[in-house]
Amino acid sequence: MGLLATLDLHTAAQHSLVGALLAGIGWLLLDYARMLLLRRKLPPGPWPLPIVGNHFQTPSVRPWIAWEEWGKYYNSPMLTLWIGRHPRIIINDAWVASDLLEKKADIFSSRPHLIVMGDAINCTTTNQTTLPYGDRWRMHRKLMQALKIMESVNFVIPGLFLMEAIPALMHLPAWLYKLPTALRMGAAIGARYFVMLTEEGAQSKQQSFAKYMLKSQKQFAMSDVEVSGLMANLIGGGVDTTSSTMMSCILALACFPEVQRKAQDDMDRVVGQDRSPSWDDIDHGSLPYLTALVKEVLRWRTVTVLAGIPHANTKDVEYRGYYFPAGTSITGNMWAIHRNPRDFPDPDTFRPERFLGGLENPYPNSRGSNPFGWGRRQCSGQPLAEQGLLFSLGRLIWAFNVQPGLDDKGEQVKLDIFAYTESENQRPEPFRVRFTPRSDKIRQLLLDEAAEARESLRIYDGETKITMEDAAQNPAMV
Ligand code: HEM
Repeated sequence: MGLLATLDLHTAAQHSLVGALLAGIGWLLLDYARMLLLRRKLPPGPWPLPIVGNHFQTPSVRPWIAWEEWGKYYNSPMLTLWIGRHPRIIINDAWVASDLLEKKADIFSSRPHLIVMGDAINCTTTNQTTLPYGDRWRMHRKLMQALKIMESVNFVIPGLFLMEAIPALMHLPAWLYKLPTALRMGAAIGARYFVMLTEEGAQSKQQSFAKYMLKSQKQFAMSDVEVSGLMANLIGGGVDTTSSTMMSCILALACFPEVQRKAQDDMDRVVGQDRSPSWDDIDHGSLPYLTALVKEVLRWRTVTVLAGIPHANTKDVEYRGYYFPAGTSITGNMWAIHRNPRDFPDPDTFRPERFLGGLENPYPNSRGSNPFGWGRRQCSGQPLAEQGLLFSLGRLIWAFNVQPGLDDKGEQVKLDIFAYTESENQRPEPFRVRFTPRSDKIRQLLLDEAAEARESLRIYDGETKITMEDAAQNPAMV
């Protein structure tokens, strides 16, 4: 009798195992059928596999170059790439991007559900950059505007992380898969670190964004993680983007000496060499060549080569015979958009004339390019970034002749305008250049102004006492 009962139990267990396996296979087939049916309504792209989509077809290094090529292969301004079971639309064309992200901004201003840059680091509902379109996002954006004015950015490269394709991996224990736990813990420590820095900064006598932020935290009932996100975005969103753009400009000045000469002629005409350029020179539009030069560098090597974080639509949309269900991820491929020879002939030549005295070629917006993204989700640091670039690059061009550096034999090195890092915040690989003051008078002015600046900035002297170790004692979880 006992033996029969054991046999029965075994058979029942086997039956439920087979049942679960069949159910699993059934679900897999149904889901794959759903993907393939939806695929017929979407722009062209490589054939996806069940569950992992196109994960293994996506190059892990500078995929934006491959997508530009795929666009040519499929002869389409839009591509579909499957990130796991979900489609991601890659737009390679300024006019299509504008039709969707600018003209339909009321629908295309949300963010898709992100795993690595969202759920895995507790960011989905706490950071302005990833928050879905709505009141909470509006409040974060308003707080950033008080300024008047992405290296975790590689997290946004579609297809780079298997976890993006298979979100369930996020819940695996650390002994089986370290990444999710490491991301979560890193984010929680980083969040506490920024909160502590904000609290420390708010103790200074001067009025500051940190003081404003802590006051706003109470007023808008924000969590510590939200405050840390807003503060960290200033650095994550602002520092690398601006400095990489300056590096690209220095590379361009060294490689295109005639552009440098024209910009300096403009400076000599308006500013001369007896004083350095002031904010008034720049703000009053009296240096049009410089303004066009800054626009050109933001186009020529757009730092946010995949336009930051993808957009998503909040409603189903039909466009050019395709169908985008609500929540579809849309990525603008700036590499392809800003190098399209139809809009920017001879695109790798650095030529500010494209933007001088109006646009040389038609473009869907009056600016003539989209380095800061599209529509309502456009970069909230744009004014600050543009002012910083105009001012620092303007002064650099006024002060120095920038030339390729010399090698060990004293010969001028040959610079490569395509030697860029793999980061989604693209910046040139290290390169050699020489900065020579344009005259003795300028050299002396620079030294005097540097000494003066040193004195005026002395009120900000001092070092933070906060360390990551302090933050690790009390990580900020949502
Ligand atoms: C050269 C400099 C910069 C470039 C090229 C740049 C580019 C971008 C791009 C392409 C986006 C995504 C826009 C979209 O989704 O359509 C973005 C978003 C953002 N940027 Fe910038 N950015 C720069 C500097 C800055 C600075 C200085 C700050 C902060 C002070 C900043 C803060 C942000 C924030 C918070 C967002 C998210 C906006 C949102 O989702 O509501 N950026 N940026």
